[in-house]
Amino acid sequence: MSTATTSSPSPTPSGAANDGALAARVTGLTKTYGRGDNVVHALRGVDLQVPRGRFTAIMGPSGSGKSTLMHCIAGLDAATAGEVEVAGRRLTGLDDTALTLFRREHIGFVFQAFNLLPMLTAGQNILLPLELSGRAVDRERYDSVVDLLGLGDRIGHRPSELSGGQQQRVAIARALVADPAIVFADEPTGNLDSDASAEILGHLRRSVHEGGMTVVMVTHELEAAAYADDVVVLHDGAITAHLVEPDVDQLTAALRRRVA
Ligand SMILES: Nc1ncnc2c1ncn2[C@@H]1O[C@H](COP(=O)(O)OP(=O)(O)OP(=O)(O)O)[C@@H](O)[C@H]1O
Repeated sequence: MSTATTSSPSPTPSGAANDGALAARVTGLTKTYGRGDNVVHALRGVDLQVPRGRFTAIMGPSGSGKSTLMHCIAGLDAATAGEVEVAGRRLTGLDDTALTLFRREHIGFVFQAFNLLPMLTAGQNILLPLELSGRAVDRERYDSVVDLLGLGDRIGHRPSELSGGQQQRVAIARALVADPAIVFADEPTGNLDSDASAEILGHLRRSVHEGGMTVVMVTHELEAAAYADDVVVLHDGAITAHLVEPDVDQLTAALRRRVA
């Protein structure tokens, strides 16, 4: 469905939320690799607000800075300059230990590779991060996440007995079970065929609209981005469009367009 659309560089889609409803906020984010003749400006002063309870896609061509932006917001990489705040906590300046603890408590990750342990069942894989970090398992939460991802009849199977789409559903359940403030999905359908991709994108949407989660997905695929509520388009390390519920035609136009 396509409704309102904003297409000029803008930190927040129209109608977006006030501070209390933000899952993340970045201000003036700059990331520079190398120096001198080899300098690469991966991010050039990005401002972005990620509203809670929405599905946001970060889209752009290869090398536009999508992964760098996600890694900086998620505390996996330090920016050269600028501020990052997630779930009301300022991450800028935290040391590695504090960042690791923060990520464990508040952030979920889904990657292109499912990263499941082959000797464990789906259920054991879902619970492993909680158990490794010594946190209590909330059985109600576990049951509702398994139900949301439609994994009830697969929970005792090992990854080798599951399809790619089912394995990715297990990985999403593992990311959701600790009830994180924000889930980052990095090209989550990159290893899947088109049917399984559609299924996974549908599950990510349900995680937001029925499960109350906040999801930020990095993708270079228009069809994948079209599942999101908000789409941020990057070119050469800068946001060139911020679209609300765009269709594929609007995304195609935004991907072609560059700011001067
Ligand atoms: N460790 C690094 N050292 C030097 N340059 C880097 C490094 N990591 C990324 N870059 C450069 O920063 C820019 C942005 O890279 P980034 O991986 O964020 O882009 P992307 O949009 O995620 O690309 P892709 O879709 O191909 O994964 C690119 O020019 C890339 O070559």
